[in-house]
Amino acid sequence: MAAEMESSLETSFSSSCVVSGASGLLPPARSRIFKIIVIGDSNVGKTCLTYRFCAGRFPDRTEATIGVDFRERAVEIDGERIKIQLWDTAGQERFRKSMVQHYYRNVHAVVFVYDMTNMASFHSLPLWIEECKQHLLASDIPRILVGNKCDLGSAIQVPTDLAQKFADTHSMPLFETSAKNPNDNDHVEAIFMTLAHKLKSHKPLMLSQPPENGVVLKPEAKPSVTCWC
Ligand SMILES: Nc1nc2c(ncn2[C@@H]2O[C@H](COP(=O)(O)OP(=O)(O)OP(=O)(O)O)[C@@H](O)[C@H]2O)c(=O)[nH]1
Ligand SMILES: [Mg+2]
Repeated sequence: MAAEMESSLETSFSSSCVVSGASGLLPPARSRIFKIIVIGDSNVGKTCLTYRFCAGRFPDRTEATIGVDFRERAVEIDGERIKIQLWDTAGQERFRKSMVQHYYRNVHAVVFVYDMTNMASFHSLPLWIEECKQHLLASDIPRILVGNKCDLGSAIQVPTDLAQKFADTHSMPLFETSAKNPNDNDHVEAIFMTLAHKLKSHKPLMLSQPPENGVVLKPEAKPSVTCWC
């Protein structure tokens, strides 16, 4: 499954047919794909956040992700059709091992997630950042930090100022949100759409010199550091 997804990502373009009323079938429209990986400890809500963005609601129930799940949503940004492809990765080490090298190939952006009610998940963030480094993820691809479960008010353990310091240290914008709170729908939407806008303006999909076996995607410019929280 991951290999299939990757082969379509080699060029980061996909085709889809568009039917127009009177004139019939138009030529296939090509749309760029942004591959975004979502990582963090088990139980922080990666599956719920990605499901919320792609399906528009909180899932009825979730189980620990095994390997990786893919969710995709087509959006239009400044008149361009773009597919946002979210790779919802497993937080549990035993469910990651066989898949981990697939996560990091041709990644355009990373979303680090912690659970605001679980300090341990916040303390794990340096390990997730280190994993990205070990997999030779370019240091200039956009990354964001998401504190999830802000609906659980009194159970919150990770203060915003602590998270903000960490985000600043690592040049990431911080978002605190809830995949569950019905009122936060716009917020979850805004997080991924902001990232997509950033990717689009960041021009991360410039094609570099043709390699021997496929197309390499080369980031062009460093992302600006902005705090949107
Ligand atoms: N209250 C609350 N619960 C949430 C929220 N997001 C997720 N949960 C709950 O947290 C638990 C874990 O959510 P998942 O999305 O499965 O967590 P995950 O990070 O994908 O976990 P792994 O797949 O094991 O890595 C589930 O019981 C969810 O219902 C949220 O925003 N608020
Ligand atoms: Mg999951």
